[in-house]
Amino acid sequence: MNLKNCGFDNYYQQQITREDIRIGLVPGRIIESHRELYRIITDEGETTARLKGSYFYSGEKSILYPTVGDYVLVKSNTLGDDIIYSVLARKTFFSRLNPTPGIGEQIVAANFDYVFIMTSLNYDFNIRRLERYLAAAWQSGGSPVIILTKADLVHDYNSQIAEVLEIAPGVPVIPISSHTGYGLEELNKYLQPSKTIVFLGSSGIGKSSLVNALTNDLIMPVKEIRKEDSRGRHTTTHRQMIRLKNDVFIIDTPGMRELGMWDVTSGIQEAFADIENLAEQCKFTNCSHQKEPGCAIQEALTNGNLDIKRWKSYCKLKKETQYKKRKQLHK
Ligand SMILES: Nc1nc2c(ncn2[C@@H]2O[C@H](COP(=O)(O)OP(=O)(O)OP(=O)(O)O)[C@@H](O)[C@H]2O)c(=O)[nH]1
Ligand SMILES: [Zn+2]
Repeated sequence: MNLKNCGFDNYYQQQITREDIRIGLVPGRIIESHRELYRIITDEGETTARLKGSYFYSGEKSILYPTVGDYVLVKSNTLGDDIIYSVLARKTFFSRLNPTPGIGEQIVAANFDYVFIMTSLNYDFNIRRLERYLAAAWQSGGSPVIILTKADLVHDYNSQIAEVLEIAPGVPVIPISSHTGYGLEELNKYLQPSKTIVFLGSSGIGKSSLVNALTNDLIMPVKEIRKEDSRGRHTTTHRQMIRLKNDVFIIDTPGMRELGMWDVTSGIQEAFADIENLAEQCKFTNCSHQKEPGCAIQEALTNGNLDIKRWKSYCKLKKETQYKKRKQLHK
Protein backbone atom coordinates (compact mmCIF):
# COMPACT_ATOMS: atom_id res chain seq x y z
CA MET A 1 0.00 0.00 0.00
CA ASN A 2 1.33 3.40 -0.93
CA LEU A 3 -0.60 6.46 0.12
CA LYS A 4 0.60 8.33 -2.97
CA ASN A 5 -1.43 5.92 -5.09
CA CYS A 6 -4.57 7.09 -3.35
CA GLY A 7 -4.11 10.75 -4.13
CA PHE A 8 -1.78 11.87 -1.36
CA ASP A 9 0.08 14.56 -3.29
CA ASN A 10 2.20 17.60 -2.51
CA TYR A 11 -0.80 19.63 -1.38
CA TYR A 12 -1.09 17.36 1.65
CA GLN A 13 2.58 16.47 2.00
CA GLN A 14 3.64 20.10 2.44
CA GLN A 15 1.27 20.48 5.39
CA ILE A 16 3.33 18.05 7.47
CA THR A 17 5.67 19.96 9.76
CA ARG A 18 9.08 19.00 11.12
CA GLU A 19 7.53 18.77 14.54
CA ASP A 20 4.93 16.28 13.24
CA ILE A 21 7.75 14.12 11.90
CA ARG A 22 9.80 14.50 15.07
CA ILE A 23 7.03 13.12 17.24
CA GLY A 24 6.52 10.22 14.85
CA LEU A 25 3.30 11.15 13.06
CA VAL A 26 2.60 9.54 9.70
CA PRO A 27 -0.13 10.33 7.13
CA GLY A 28 -3.18 8.16 6.64
CA ARG A 29 -6.51 8.32 4.85
CA ILE A 30 -9.90 7.66 6.40
CA ILE A 31 -11.89 5.05 4.52
CA GLU A 32 -14.67 4.58 7.09
CA SER A 33 -15.90 6.73 9.90
CA HIS A 34 -17.95 5.63 12.86
CA ARG A 35 -18.81 7.44 16.02
CA GLU A 36 -15.47 6.97 17.74
CA LEU A 37 -13.71 4.53 15.50
CA TYR A 38 -12.15 5.14 12.11
CA ARG A 39 -10.74 2.78 9.57
CA ILE A 40 -7.70 4.21 7.82
CA ILE A 41 -5.06 3.30 5.28
CA THR A 42 -1.43 4.26 5.73
CA ASP A 43 1.71 3.22 3.88
CA GLU A 44 1.74 0.22 6.20
CA GLY A 45 -1.73 -0.99 5.22
CA GLU A 46 -5.20 -0.88 6.77
CA THR A 47 -5.81 -0.28 10.42
CA THR A 48 -8.22 1.25 12.91
CA ALA A 49 -7.74 4.61 14.58
CA ARG A 50 -9.25 6.85 17.23
CA LEU A 51 -9.11 10.57 17.83
CA LYS A 52 -6.56 11.86 20.29
CA GLY A 53 -8.29 12.67 23.59
CA SER A 54 -7.82 16.42 23.41
CA TYR A 55 -9.84 16.45 20.19
CA PHE A 56 -13.04 16.13 22.15
CA TYR A 57 -12.39 19.34 24.05
CA SER A 58 -11.77 21.44 20.99
CA GLY A 59 -14.27 24.29 20.64
CA GLU A 60 -14.74 23.73 16.93
CA LYS A 61 -14.90 19.98 17.09
CA SER A 62 -17.82 19.59 14.67
CA ILE A 63 -15.87 21.35 11.95
CA LEU A 64 -12.67 19.55 12.74
CA TYR A 65 -14.06 16.06 13.02
CA PRO A 66 -12.44 14.01 10.31
CA THR A 67 -14.63 12.24 7.79
CA VAL A 68 -14.40 9.72 4.97
CA GLY A 69 -11.72 10.74 2.47
CA ASP A 70 -9.80 12.90 4.92
CA TYR A 71 -6.04 12.73 5.18
CA VAL A 72 -4.96 12.65 8.79
CA LEU A 73 -1.76 12.45 10.78
CA VAL A 74 -1.62 9.47 13.06
CA LYS A 75 0.68 7.91 15.59
CA SER A 76 0.84 4.21 15.19
CA ASN A 77 0.03 2.14 18.23
CA THR A 78 1.07 -1.47 18.28
CA LEU A 79 -1.05 -2.15 21.35
CA GLY A 80 -4.37 -0.96 19.90
CA ASP A 81 -5.92 1.59 17.59
CA ASP A 82 -3.71 4.22 15.99
CA ILE A 83 -4.19 7.74 17.35
CA ILE A 84 -5.34 10.56 15.06
CA TYR A 85 -3.59 13.82 15.96
CA SER A 86 -4.80 16.14 13.21
CA VAL A 87 -6.66 16.48 9.93
CA LEU A 88 -4.87 17.93 6.92
CA ALA A 89 -6.56 20.81 5.09
CA ARG A 90 -9.06 19.50 2.57
CA LYS A 91 -9.00 20.13 -1.17
CA THR A 92 -12.71 19.52 -1.58
CA PHE A 93 -15.54 18.66 0.79
CA PHE A 94 -19.28 18.50 1.32
CA SER A 95 -20.54 20.45 4.26
CA ARG A 96 -23.94 20.03 5.84
CA LEU A 97 -25.52 22.90 7.70
CA ASN A 98 -27.49 21.38 10.48
CA PRO A 99 -30.14 23.73 11.84
CA THR A 100 -30.32 21.75 15.10
CA PRO A 101 -28.74 23.94 17.77
CA GLY A 102 -25.37 22.72 18.91
CA ILE A 103 -24.73 20.42 15.99
CA GLY A 104 -23.55 23.01 13.50
CA GLU A 105 -21.56 22.22 10.43
CA GLN A 106 -20.67 18.66 9.54
CA ILE A 107 -18.23 17.53 6.89
CA VAL A 108 -19.64 14.47 5.13
CA ALA A 109 -17.02 13.54 2.51
CA ALA A 110 -13.63 14.99 1.67
CA ASN A 111 -10.85 15.17 -0.90
CA PHE A 112 -12.64 13.81 -3.95
CA ASP A 113 -11.92 14.80 -7.55
CA TYR A 114 -15.28 14.15 -9.19
CA VAL A 115 -18.84 14.34 -7.94
CA PHE A 116 -21.07 11.82 -9.70
CA ILE A 117 -24.51 13.41 -9.44
CA MET A 118 -26.82 10.46 -9.94
CA THR A 119 -30.47 10.34 -10.82
CA SER A 120 -32.42 7.63 -12.57
CA LEU A 121 -34.13 8.14 -15.91
CA ASN A 122 -37.40 6.61 -14.75
CA TYR A 123 -39.67 7.99 -12.04
CA ASP A 124 -36.87 9.45 -9.90
CA PHE A 125 -35.94 11.94 -12.63
CA ASN A 126 -36.39 15.47 -11.29
CA ILE A 127 -34.72 18.47 -12.82
CA ARG A 128 -35.25 20.71 -9.78
CA ARG A 129 -33.47 18.19 -7.61
CA LEU A 130 -30.58 18.09 -10.07
CA GLU A 131 -30.27 21.87 -9.75
CA ARG A 132 -29.81 21.48 -6.02
CA TYR A 133 -27.28 18.69 -6.37
CA LEU A 134 -25.39 20.81 -8.84
CA ALA A 135 -25.22 23.76 -6.46
CA ALA A 136 -23.87 21.44 -3.76
CA ALA A 137 -21.33 19.94 -6.16
CA TRP A 138 -20.01 23.33 -7.28
CA GLN A 139 -19.75 24.39 -3.67
CA SER A 140 -17.73 21.29 -2.80
CA GLY A 141 -14.91 22.15 -5.21
CA GLY A 142 -15.14 18.80 -7.02
CA SER A 143 -15.95 18.52 -10.75
CA PRO A 144 -19.56 17.48 -11.34
CA VAL A 145 -20.49 14.70 -13.76
CA ILE A 146 -24.19 13.95 -14.19
CA ILE A 147 -24.97 10.24 -14.43
CA LEU A 148 -28.45 9.26 -15.59
CA THR A 149 -29.04 5.69 -14.45
CA LYS A 150 -31.34 2.87 -15.55
CA ALA A 151 -31.26 3.88 -19.22
CA ASP A 152 -32.53 0.39 -20.08
CA LEU A 153 -35.88 1.23 -18.51
CA VAL A 154 -36.80 4.07 -20.85
CA HIS A 155 -37.24 4.06 -24.63
CA ASP A 156 -36.27 7.61 -25.38
CA TYR A 157 -34.54 9.93 -22.98
CA ASN A 158 -33.55 12.69 -25.39
CA SER A 159 -35.95 15.14 -23.80
CA GLN A 160 -34.47 14.46 -20.36
CA ILE A 161 -30.94 14.99 -21.67
CA ALA A 162 -32.03 18.28 -23.25
CA GLU A 163 -33.54 19.40 -19.93
CA VAL A 164 -30.34 18.55 -18.09
CA LEU A 165 -28.12 20.35 -20.59
CA GLU A 166 -30.27 23.43 -20.13
CA ILE A 167 -29.62 23.66 -16.38
CA ALA A 168 -26.05 22.31 -16.49
CA PRO A 169 -24.20 23.88 -19.40
CA GLY A 170 -20.71 22.45 -19.81
CA VAL A 171 -21.26 19.61 -17.36
CA PRO A 172 -20.78 16.09 -18.79
CA VAL A 173 -24.06 14.14 -18.89
CA ILE A 174 -23.77 10.37 -19.21
CA PRO A 175 -26.71 7.97 -19.51
CA ILE A 176 -25.84 4.49 -18.28
CA SER A 177 -27.32 1.13 -17.43
CA SER A 178 -25.58 -0.93 -14.82
CA HIS A 179 -27.68 -3.91 -15.85
CA THR A 180 -26.71 -3.94 -19.53
CA GLY A 181 -23.35 -2.18 -19.22
CA TYR A 182 -24.51 0.57 -21.56
CA GLY A 183 -22.48 3.79 -21.27
CA LEU A 184 -20.06 2.49 -18.64
CA GLU A 185 -16.98 2.91 -20.86
CA GLU A 186 -17.78 6.64 -20.91
CA LEU A 187 -16.91 6.70 -17.22
CA ASN A 188 -13.35 5.48 -17.79
CA LYS A 189 -11.93 8.93 -18.19
CA TYR A 190 -12.92 9.67 -14.59
CA LEU A 191 -12.01 6.30 -13.15
CA GLN A 192 -8.27 6.91 -13.28
CA PRO A 193 -5.70 5.72 -10.74
CA SER A 194 -5.44 7.82 -7.56
CA LYS A 195 -8.70 9.67 -8.30
CA THR A 196 -11.51 9.78 -5.78
CA ILE A 197 -15.15 9.94 -6.80
CA VAL A 198 -18.07 10.71 -4.54
CA PHE A 199 -21.61 9.56 -5.30
CA LEU A 200 -24.38 12.07 -4.71
CA GLY A 201 -27.91 10.79 -5.13
CA SER A 202 -30.99 9.54 -3.34
CA SER A 203 -31.64 6.02 -2.22
CA GLY A 204 -32.47 3.42 -4.85
CA ILE A 205 -31.15 5.20 -7.93
CA GLY A 206 -28.53 2.52 -8.50
CA LYS A 207 -25.31 3.54 -6.75
CA SER A 208 -24.45 0.08 -5.44
CA SER A 209 -25.37 -1.45 -8.79
CA LEU A 210 -22.94 0.88 -10.52
CA VAL A 211 -20.16 -0.04 -8.11
CA ASN A 212 -20.88 -3.71 -8.76
CA ALA A 213 -20.95 -3.23 -12.52
CA LEU A 214 -17.68 -1.31 -12.46
CA THR A 215 -15.86 -3.76 -10.33
CA ASN A 216 -16.95 -7.24 -11.32
CA ASP A 217 -15.11 -8.58 -8.32
CA LEU A 218 -12.49 -5.89 -8.58
CA ILE A 219 -13.28 -4.45 -5.17
CA MET A 220 -10.42 -4.83 -2.76
CA PRO A 221 -11.51 -6.99 0.11
CA VAL A 222 -12.15 -4.73 3.07
CA LYS A 223 -12.40 -6.31 6.44
CA GLU A 224 -15.56 -5.59 8.34
CA ILE A 225 -15.28 -3.60 11.50
CA ARG A 226 -16.96 -5.30 14.38
CA LYS A 227 -17.56 -3.23 17.39
CA GLU A 228 -19.60 -3.59 20.49
CA ASP A 229 -22.53 -1.31 21.08
CA SER A 230 -23.50 -0.10 24.56
CA ARG A 231 -25.26 -3.36 25.35
CA GLY A 232 -22.28 -5.43 24.38
CA ARG A 233 -23.80 -6.62 21.11
CA HIS A 234 -21.68 -6.79 18.01
CA THR A 235 -22.86 -4.61 15.14
CA THR A 236 -21.45 -4.80 11.67
CA THR A 237 -21.06 -1.54 9.85
CA HIS A 238 -20.84 -1.03 6.11
CA ARG A 239 -18.16 0.17 3.80
CA GLN A 240 -17.98 3.86 3.01
CA MET A 241 -14.99 4.30 0.76
CA ILE A 242 -14.39 1.58 -1.78
CA ARG A 243 -11.03 1.02 -3.40
CA LEU A 244 -11.02 -0.47 -6.88
CA LYS A 245 -8.06 -2.55 -7.99
CA ASN A 246 -6.78 0.24 -10.23
CA ASP A 247 -6.56 2.54 -7.18
CA VAL A 248 -9.75 4.46 -7.86
CA PHE A 249 -11.61 5.38 -4.70
CA ILE A 250 -15.37 5.67 -4.54
CA ILE A 251 -17.06 7.35 -1.61
CA ASP A 252 -20.62 6.09 -1.18
CA THR A 253 -21.78 7.08 2.26
CA PRO A 254 -25.34 7.30 3.62
CA GLY A 255 -24.65 10.94 4.48
CA MET A 256 -24.65 11.80 0.79
CA ARG A 257 -28.27 10.75 0.24
CA GLU A 258 -29.96 13.56 2.12
CA LEU A 259 -30.92 16.64 0.21
CA GLY A 260 -31.62 20.14 1.36
CA MET A 261 -29.06 20.33 4.12
CA TRP A 262 -26.06 21.22 2.06
CA ASP A 263 -24.15 24.40 2.39
CA VAL A 264 -24.57 25.84 -1.11
CA THR A 265 -23.97 29.51 -0.32
CA SER A 266 -21.40 30.02 -3.05
CA GLY A 267 -22.35 26.97 -5.13
CA ILE A 268 -25.62 28.71 -6.07
CA GLN A 269 -23.67 31.31 -8.01
CA GLU A 270 -22.22 28.69 -10.33
CA ALA A 271 -25.26 26.46 -10.55
CA PHE A 272 -27.45 29.47 -11.40
CA ALA A 273 -24.92 31.56 -13.31
CA ASP A 274 -27.60 32.46 -15.89
CA ILE A 275 -29.78 34.05 -13.20
CA GLU A 276 -26.88 35.75 -11.45
CA ASN A 277 -25.83 37.26 -14.80
CA LEU A 278 -29.34 38.48 -15.52
CA ALA A 279 -29.60 40.09 -12.10
CA GLU A 280 -26.50 42.11 -12.83
CA GLN A 281 -28.29 43.66 -15.78
CA CYS A 282 -31.18 45.04 -13.71
CA LYS A 283 -31.41 48.81 -13.79
CA PHE A 284 -31.12 49.13 -10.02
CA THR A 285 -28.28 47.37 -8.22
CA ASN A 286 -30.54 46.63 -5.24
CA CYS A 287 -33.37 45.36 -7.48
CA SER A 288 -35.67 42.93 -5.67
CA HIS A 289 -36.82 41.56 -9.05
CA GLN A 290 -40.45 42.19 -8.17
CA LYS A 291 -41.94 45.22 -9.89
CA GLU A 292 -39.01 47.57 -10.43
CA PRO A 293 -38.63 49.14 -13.83
CA GLY A 294 -35.76 47.77 -15.91
CA CYS A 295 -35.68 44.43 -14.09
CA ALA A 296 -33.83 41.96 -16.32
CA ILE A 297 -35.24 38.98 -14.42
CA GLN A 298 -38.86 40.02 -14.90
CA GLU A 299 -38.15 40.72 -18.54
CA ALA A 300 -36.57 37.29 -19.07
CA LEU A 301 -39.53 35.65 -17.33
CA THR A 302 -41.97 37.52 -19.57
CA ASN A 303 -40.23 36.77 -22.86
CA GLY A 304 -39.62 33.15 -21.93
CA ASN A 305 -35.82 33.32 -21.65
CA LEU A 306 -36.02 32.26 -18.02
CA ASP A 307 -38.15 29.35 -16.87
CA ILE A 308 -40.39 30.44 -13.99
CA LYS A 309 -39.83 27.07 -12.27
CA ARG A 310 -36.08 27.58 -12.38
CA TRP A 311 -36.46 31.09 -10.98
CA LYS A 312 -38.64 29.81 -8.12
CA SER A 313 -36.19 27.02 -7.44
CA TYR A 314 -33.36 29.56 -7.21
CA CYS A 315 -35.32 31.83 -4.84
CA LYS A 316 -36.23 28.92 -2.61
CA LEU A 317 -32.67 27.64 -2.38
CA LYS A 318 -31.36 31.11 -1.67
CA LYS A 319 -33.90 31.64 1.11
CA GLU A 320 -33.17 28.27 2.69
CA THR A 321 -29.47 28.96 2.71
CA GLN A 322 -29.93 32.32 4.36
CA TYR A 323 -32.22 30.74 6.96
CA LYS A 324 -29.72 28.03 7.77
CA LYS A 325 -26.87 30.50 7.99
CA ARG A 326 -28.89 32.64 10.41
CA LYS A 327 -29.65 29.61 12.55
CA GLN A 328 -25.97 28.80 12.55
CA LEU A 329 -25.00 32.23 13.74
CA HIS A 330 -27.48 32.13 16.60
CA LYS A 331 -26.85 28.63 17.82
N1 LIG B 1 -33.35 -1.82 -14.83
C1 LIG B 1 -32.35 -1.37 -14.08
N2 LIG B 1 -32.43 -1.43 -12.74
C2 LIG B 1 -31.40 -0.98 -12.01
C3 LIG B 1 -30.23 -0.42 -12.60
N3 LIG B 1 -29.39 -0.05 -11.62
C4 LIG B 1 -30.00 -0.36 -10.45
N4 LIG B 1 -31.21 -0.93 -10.68
C5 LIG B 1 -32.16 -1.45 -9.67
O1 LIG B 1 -32.56 -0.41 -8.81
C6 LIG B 1 -32.68 -0.88 -7.47
C7 LIG B 1 -31.82 -0.05 -6.52
O2 LIG B 1 -30.45 -0.20 -6.91
P1 LIG B 1 -29.24 0.04 -5.90
O3 LIG B 1 -27.99 -0.10 -6.69
O4 LIG B 1 -29.39 -0.80 -4.69
O5 LIG B 1 -29.49 1.56 -5.49
P2 LIG B 1 -28.67 2.47 -4.45
O6 LIG B 1 -28.63 3.82 -5.05
O7 LIG B 1 -27.38 1.84 -4.12
O8 LIG B 1 -29.63 2.47 -3.19
P3 LIG B 1 -29.23 2.83 -1.67
O9 LIG B 1 -28.16 1.87 -1.25
O10 LIG B 1 -30.52 2.67 -0.93
O11 LIG B 1 -28.79 4.26 -1.68
C8 LIG B 1 -32.28 -2.35 -7.52
O12 LIG B 1 -33.46 -3.12 -7.59
C9 LIG B 1 -31.48 -2.48 -8.79
O13 LIG B 1 -31.55 -3.76 -9.36
C10 LIG B 1 -30.17 -0.38 -14.04
O14 LIG B 1 -29.22 0.08 -14.67
N5 LIG B 1 -31.25 -0.86 -14.73
ZN1 LIG C 1 -34.33 42.81 -11.11
